Amino acid sequence: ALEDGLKKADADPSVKAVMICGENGKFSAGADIRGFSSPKTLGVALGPIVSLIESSEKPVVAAIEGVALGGGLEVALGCHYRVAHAKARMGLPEVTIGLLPGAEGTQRLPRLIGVPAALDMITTGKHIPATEALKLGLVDEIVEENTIEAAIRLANKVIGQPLGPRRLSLKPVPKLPNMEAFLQEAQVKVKRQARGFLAPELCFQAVQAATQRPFAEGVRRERELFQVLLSSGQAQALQYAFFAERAVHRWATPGGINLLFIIFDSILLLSLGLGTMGQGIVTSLVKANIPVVALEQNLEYLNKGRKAVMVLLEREAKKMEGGAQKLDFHNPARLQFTVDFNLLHDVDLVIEAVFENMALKKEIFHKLSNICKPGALLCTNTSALDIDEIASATSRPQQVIGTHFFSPAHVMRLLEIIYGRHTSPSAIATAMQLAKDMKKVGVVVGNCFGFVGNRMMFPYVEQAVFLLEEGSRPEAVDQVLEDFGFKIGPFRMSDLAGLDVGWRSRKGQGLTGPSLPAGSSARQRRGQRYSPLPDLLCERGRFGQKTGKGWYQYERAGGRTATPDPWIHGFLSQYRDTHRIETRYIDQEEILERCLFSLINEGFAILAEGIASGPEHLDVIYLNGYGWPKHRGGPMFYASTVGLPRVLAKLQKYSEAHPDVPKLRPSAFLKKLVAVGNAPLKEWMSYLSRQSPKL
Ligand SMILES: C[C@H](O)[C@H](C)C(=O)SCCNC(=O)CCNC(=O)[C@H](O)C(C)(C)COP(=O)([O-])OP(=O)([O-])OC[C@H]1O[C@@H](n2cnc3c(N)ncnc32)[C@H](O)[C@@H]1OP(=O)([O-])[O-]
Repeated sequence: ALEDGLKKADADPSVKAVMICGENGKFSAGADIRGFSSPKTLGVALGPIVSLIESSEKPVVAAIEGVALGGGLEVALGCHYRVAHAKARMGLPEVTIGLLPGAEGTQRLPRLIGVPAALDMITTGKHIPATEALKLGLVDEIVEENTIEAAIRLANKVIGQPLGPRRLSLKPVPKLPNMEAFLQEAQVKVKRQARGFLAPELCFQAVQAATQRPFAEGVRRERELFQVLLSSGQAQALQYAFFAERAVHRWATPGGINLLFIIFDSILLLSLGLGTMGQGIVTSLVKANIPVVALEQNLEYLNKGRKAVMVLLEREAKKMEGGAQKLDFHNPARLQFTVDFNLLHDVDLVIEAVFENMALKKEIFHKLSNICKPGALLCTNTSALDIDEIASATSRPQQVIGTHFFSPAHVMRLLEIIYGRHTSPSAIATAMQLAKDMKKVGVVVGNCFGFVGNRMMFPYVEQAVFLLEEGSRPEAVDQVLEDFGFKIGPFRMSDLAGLDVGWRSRKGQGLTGPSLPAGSSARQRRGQRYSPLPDLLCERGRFGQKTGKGWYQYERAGGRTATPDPWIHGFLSQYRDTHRIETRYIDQEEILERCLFSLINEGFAILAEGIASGPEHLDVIYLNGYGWPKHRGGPMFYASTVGLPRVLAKLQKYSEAHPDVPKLRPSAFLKKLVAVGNAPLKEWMSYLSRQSPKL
């Protein structure tokens, strides 16, 4: 349509200028991501059209409203002028879906706004507001009122003016005094952050080509690099992740889709001991423009919590344009701190964020049930505790729901929403709306120990520790998972979170500590293999970063720099001698497979039990809450790319070698999917006897 329109305009002598706009208040979100399978519908076909726009003999003006992203912005770059609405956003987000701007954007953008700004936009995929676009020279004008009229006004003004200087392909790339040095430094930074993700590095190379070659040759280079990415498999994984994240918004209850939810206008965050989690949640709610009252059990904790929240909010305000005004967190109507439980009467929704202690949570929920108004929703922030048991302490279990935030709650996007046996659909819908308003990714999951994310994490960490017993080292195991693409491996993660968190939970379960029955075997619990290594470290005060020692050593308590610790190496070899464990060299493939396939296996069990609605839900949880490398699509997508027969065969092999480790035994659902011929991911759920999810 664009091509036809242009040709008609060019051929019609009565047409003096052309204005290109979008529809429904959106210029364009770029090429249809669904088009990955046929490159023709992606970038490649669009490039020549952009050149056609640019070579038009009549001035072409872009009227940018809403968004101009990807190919959409590349079309605007082919125009001679660009007018944007003040609220419009622009960007080249192709890198976030494993590609690069494939319609000559890597060659035009640097010519328009310079290499540093262009490189930043193209290698991060960030959206920029119209005000920044104006500063960069990306647009010529921004308007508050009707963008199209403004664009037509500009078009009339420039009729007859020479178009040469407005054609970006004819402009040289602005020079930098130290271009070489700048590019070298930028390339190192891109490489360091990529961890196996190809697109940022190739985006860099495309922009670098703009600084070294004439436009046409740069375009050829861009095309080559685009094809490499398209066939890399990473683009498919990211395309899957893009749509998976949108699929989780759709959930169903047996009675069908429920979109009703309570409009809440004030929320009380109940947090006894506004600790890290409570501070993050309050900060998140204020950022979402939701009125919050943070309640504490006494003034001492209140003041401590308030101070910490203010620090977080000041920091968040600095990151936003006009942040202080927008957040307005000194306004008591927006954010209050109190010790007065009576404020509970008026709120629509409470988020409790206290210690992971069932008795304490039940006591609080019993109180909430008696004080809160009838329609109020009672949410518990818990990472594993039984929602039904907490709900049983109230007279309104239909309004009790789990909201599992991930620390730091004002940064991590994932919110696991856990429904209990009696939770009502409107409670779920309200929690999902809260997630959306907090700009989080809400995923509805069923109630079981560890819910979904942590339940899949248990076997992953369990295998990592078993590998230490059998001969590996924390740094060796972490290296394998970090080479795979995780930001941090299981042991660095454990040191960061604190070994004492798990230790407290295991003591509560009677797996270690004073509640462990006398005479229990050191390395068996309930008939299966158990490693006391984390308990032994905790008994020696090695909690991780917070104590300066854990699986690694740190420069000081609270230090962040993990260094392999000779003490651990000695301790492990002594432990193996004590328990007469024959050590062996464990190769990287075994480390990776035992950690990842045991996690994936648990995912299949979760799907079979109806705890999650589909593999996309598990993948969205892992991509947004556990640092799974996005260019690998998520654990279940990764399993589909490895091939389920291989995952099954390897689990069978490891399970035979470790018969006392139930989590290595292949799940029945995995076996069924292999038996029907390695079903594609999209069809997995159709093989489950229970058609609709447990919801
Ligand atoms: C040549 C060129 O070089 C290259 C090769 C390219 O151009 S490659 C493509 C580059 N462009 C992108 O990467 C932009 C991707 N989209 C977004 O960032 C966001 O969508 C948004 C624009 C900021 C709006 O966010 P939103 O929160 O308001 O709504 P939504 O829920 O996200 O989206 C609303 C609905 O629109 C669907 N959708 C959005 N963008 C889409 C796209 N580009 N292709 C296909 N579907 C898309 C989305 O799946 C959802 O569908 P459903 O779930 O309702 O069925």
